[in-house]
Amino acid sequence: MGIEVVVEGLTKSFGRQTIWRDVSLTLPAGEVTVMLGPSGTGKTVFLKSLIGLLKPERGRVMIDGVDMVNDPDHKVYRQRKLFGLMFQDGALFGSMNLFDNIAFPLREHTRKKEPEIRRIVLERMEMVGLGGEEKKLPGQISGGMRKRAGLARALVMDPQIILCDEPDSGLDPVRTAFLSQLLIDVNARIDATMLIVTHNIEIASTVPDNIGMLFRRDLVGFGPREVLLTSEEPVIAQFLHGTRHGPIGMSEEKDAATLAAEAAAGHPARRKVEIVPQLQPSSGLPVRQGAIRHAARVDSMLPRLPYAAQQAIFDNRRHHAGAGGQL
Ligand SMILES: Nc1ncnc2c1ncn2[C@@H]1O[C@H](COP(=O)(O)OP(=O)(O)OP(=O)(O)O)[C@@H](O)[C@H]1O
Repeated sequence: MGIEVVVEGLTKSFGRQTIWRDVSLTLPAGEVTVMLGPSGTGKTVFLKSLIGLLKPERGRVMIDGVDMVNDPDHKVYRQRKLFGLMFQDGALFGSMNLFDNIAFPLREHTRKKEPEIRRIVLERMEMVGLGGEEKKLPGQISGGMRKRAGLARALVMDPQIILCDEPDSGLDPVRTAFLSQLLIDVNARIDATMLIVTHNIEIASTVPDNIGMLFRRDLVGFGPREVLLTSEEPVIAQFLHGTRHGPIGMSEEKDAATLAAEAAAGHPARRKVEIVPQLQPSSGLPVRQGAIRHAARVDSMLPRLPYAAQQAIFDNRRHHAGAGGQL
């Protein structure tokens, strides 16, 4: 089962530039979370802080009793083995074939013998739909396949926490839809805690149990997917609806005068965003244990959630019950 990641009061700066401040959230064990935010709001910096590659000035990141920010390096290194990382470009070695790329962490960090390495690598390649492609070089395959190879490599060490940095970058909508399903399927198989950083609204609205959003150096929202997807908070609604009207400007944020002028002119009608049901694992795969725990957690907070979020939660459950789904 995945491990809970508890972030408390995290603040990160580079020199005089504060990236974000006082970020607190919990990635619940085995659940899938998406972190949204306009470009440059520090989503990648956040991922790197979780694994202790960057050190925030204040706050803690607690993983099974280890503080990834403040504990000594040897403890942080040990805990880092719990993570699987999937980078934007797959981060593959161009001169190695897919098999050797995916085997790399096992050869580098374990004493496993080649037959066992082979078994693990072939199993993970099968899992991400790359069976039979072992001999290909990264330069000979499509961007989508490179990402899946990056995911297979992230899986060989049996991670309990998986971090994906913009897994959709450069993918067309169809490949993005396949990748979304793959991420849910991986979660169903291994019950790892997953955090996906993306700008992609399709992924945000179909994949996660929880959504967070970073903007203007703050975590402006975090909670069950339906809470964010129905949010009237201007910055969250603007981002999810993809409109020009709202606090997010061309570079990052609009000044007060621009916002006042917009308000005086009145807001144009928003494109309606339909809240689609959350993806379920492909048929034949196990029930997502993270989704079961998520549903129990949501039940306990349900009376405190906004009415629109409650309705969206019921709609999602009704849809899956009607489709013979898991929750
Ligand atoms: N090592 C570093 N030293 C100094 N500044 C950095 C460093 N790493 C990141 N930054 C700055 O931190 C800010 C946030 O960067 P980050 O890459 O985390 O944003 P992001 O939200 O992931 O953006 P995008 O969606 O465009 O990938 C940027 O202004 C970036 O220049």
